[in-house]
Amino acid sequence: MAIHETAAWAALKEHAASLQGAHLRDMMRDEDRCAALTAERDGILLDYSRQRVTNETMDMLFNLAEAADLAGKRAAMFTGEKINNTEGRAVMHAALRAPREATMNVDGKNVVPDVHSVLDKIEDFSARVRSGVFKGCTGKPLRNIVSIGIGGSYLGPEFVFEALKCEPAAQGASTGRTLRFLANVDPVDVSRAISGLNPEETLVVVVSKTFTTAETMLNARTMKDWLITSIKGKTAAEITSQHIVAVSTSDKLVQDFGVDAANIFGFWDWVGGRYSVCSAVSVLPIALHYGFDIARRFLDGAHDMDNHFLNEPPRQNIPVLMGLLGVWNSTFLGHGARALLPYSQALLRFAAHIQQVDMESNGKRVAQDGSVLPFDAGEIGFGEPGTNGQHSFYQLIHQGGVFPADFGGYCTSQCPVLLEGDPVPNHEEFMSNFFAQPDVLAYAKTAEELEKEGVPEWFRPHKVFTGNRPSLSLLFPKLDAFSCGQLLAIYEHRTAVQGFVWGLNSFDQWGVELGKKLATKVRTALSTARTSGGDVSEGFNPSTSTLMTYYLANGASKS
Ligand SMILES: O=P(O)(O)OC[C@H]1O[C@H](O)[C@H](O)[C@@H](O)[C@@H]1O
Repeated sequence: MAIHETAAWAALKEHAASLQGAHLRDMMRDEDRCAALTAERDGILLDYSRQRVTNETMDMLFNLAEAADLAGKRAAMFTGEKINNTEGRAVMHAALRAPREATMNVDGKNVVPDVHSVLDKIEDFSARVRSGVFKGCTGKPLRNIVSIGIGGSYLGPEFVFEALKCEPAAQGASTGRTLRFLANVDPVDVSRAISGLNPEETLVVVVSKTFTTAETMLNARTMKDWLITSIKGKTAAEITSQHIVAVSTSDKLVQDFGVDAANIFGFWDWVGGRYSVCSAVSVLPIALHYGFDIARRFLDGAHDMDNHFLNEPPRQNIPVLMGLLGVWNSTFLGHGARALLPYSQALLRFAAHIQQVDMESNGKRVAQDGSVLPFDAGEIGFGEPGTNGQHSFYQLIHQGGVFPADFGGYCTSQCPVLLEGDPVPNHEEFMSNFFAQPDVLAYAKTAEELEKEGVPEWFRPHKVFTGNRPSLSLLFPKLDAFSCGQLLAIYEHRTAVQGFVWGLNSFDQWGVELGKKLATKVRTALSTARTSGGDVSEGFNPSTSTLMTYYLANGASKS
């Protein structure tokens, strides 16, 4: 039975209607309710009392999870069943962070030894590069890393890199080194990536699961060309083998590109691109920059959260709770977007990564069996670290449409500062906003209150806050490699929970394919027009032809 046909679904629809008049300001007065709507793991506190839910709502959401066989689907994921049915693949990113002694089977084979053999290889290689045993071809140590990749081969590694940049242990381990990312096929991104770098001290890591992605391949060729033309007195083969390594599932294509077979770091088709953060995709660049121990701590944190997700009952299970609340807000309350608001500047690329994890996974219109979903699945995710966002789009989330918000914060700072004479450390000033903003969203400011404050009548409507805007707060002890792994896994599993409940396949991405095909057609037409002077009116609609003709006529094609 499809999920929307179950009694649990119908009950929630009715319940949502009955809660329409309920206001968070009143709900927040019930202390027992607020205390019940929390969960804790390893010092991570989830407070979801500012969601528009009662204890009854939560029970009904747990019933929905049962009707959707959430526990069965989760078990199928962890036991290597081919739950990505359109690609015939298992979904086993949890195996990437499993301890050496674990057993996780795909097609009857334990994949954990393969995972650890790649991790051992990364540990060895990163140690040799960092100690200067593996050098550039002119004998210089390789202290700059440029990691080329896009989508899942870029966003996660950059999120982890930024999260740890000012973490004391990681910062100390990366002194004198640089790690940059090159993702966009815009040549400006190449220029930004190589600016100020000495090619003789630069190691390029080409990251592509398929090793066919057009953007990555062009950037890889461009970087190879930069290395070969800048390093004098060495052959192209010598330069390539000492300055380019790769992370991919395709050994053959990587070797055809000229990378030494010894310098290929593999992963497997049971790892989806956007779920590949714990594979060599980020473990290699992170280990090269911060050292392997930091990368291992990150994996341990993700594994810790895998255990929590797999074993904890729903009411204490952070990813399950967050996933069910996502379904509640979007499907039953009609809020189609969600703000990601980490109160941590180190998480400046968190929202960008979670956008891909969530929107590429659950942005679907059909169920796993191909039937059209009679409801909108997937949500728009957007966000910025606080407090910057407060001076930008928060106006809209306070007085415009309703967007449920995820607030994230840390009890301690990576970089504590207390100015002489200031009453509170800078981190506390910062975190005061983390505590204040959810209440501003939840509670209202009424016209009557404004009247009592003496606000003139004409002005009152502008200052009214309707409140009743849901949010949740995730409070961590600190941001280090371990908790960064936990954070990643919370959001990966939250996305899976929503997809499991909606009954769709969160692990394919057919929507991306058509755009790639059309871009290839345009590229061929532009190149033909430029080289043999043809026009671009054939094969495209009048609007696209006009744009392409204008583009060719105005010189951009020459540069
Ligand atoms: O790692 P690659 O094979 O180069 O793929 C990079 C990206 O390509 C596409 O955009 C997919 O939709 C992403 O999920 C993937 O991460």
